[in-house]
Amino acid sequence: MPAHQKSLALVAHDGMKDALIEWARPRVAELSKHRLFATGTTGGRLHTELGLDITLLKSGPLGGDAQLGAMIAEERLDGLVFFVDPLSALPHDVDVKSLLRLAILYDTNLAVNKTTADAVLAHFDTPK
Ligand SMILES: O=C(CO)COP(=O)(O)O
Repeated sequence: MPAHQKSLALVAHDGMKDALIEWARPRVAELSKHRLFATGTTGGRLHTELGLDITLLKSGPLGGDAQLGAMIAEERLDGLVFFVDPLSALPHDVDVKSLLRLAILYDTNLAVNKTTADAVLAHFDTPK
């Protein structure tokens, strides 16, 4: 993996998937510099609609959030862009909470909306 390349996960709840796609659309070239992962449905759309090369995990409610949490705990994920739906209750809320808790615990670059997603990408681009 080139030194500047990061591993980045992209996830959005159903009510936020359009917002994630529209955020990602003008950033395809920038996103493509990184090693991308996504939960199943989110990643399927990012691949089909934007052509992003992306490793698909399970769908969030079927364990995809837990897979990402495990990657964070194993320090295999540099960043998480997670467009959480602030207006809907979710049956797998415990998984969502667990993923966010692990991202906080491991000091992972974490974005939950367009503005913070841009901040994570900009941070990845900043040479250390
Ligand atoms: O539910 C999710 C995150 O909690 C996202 O999963 P999908 O990308 O499979 O819809």
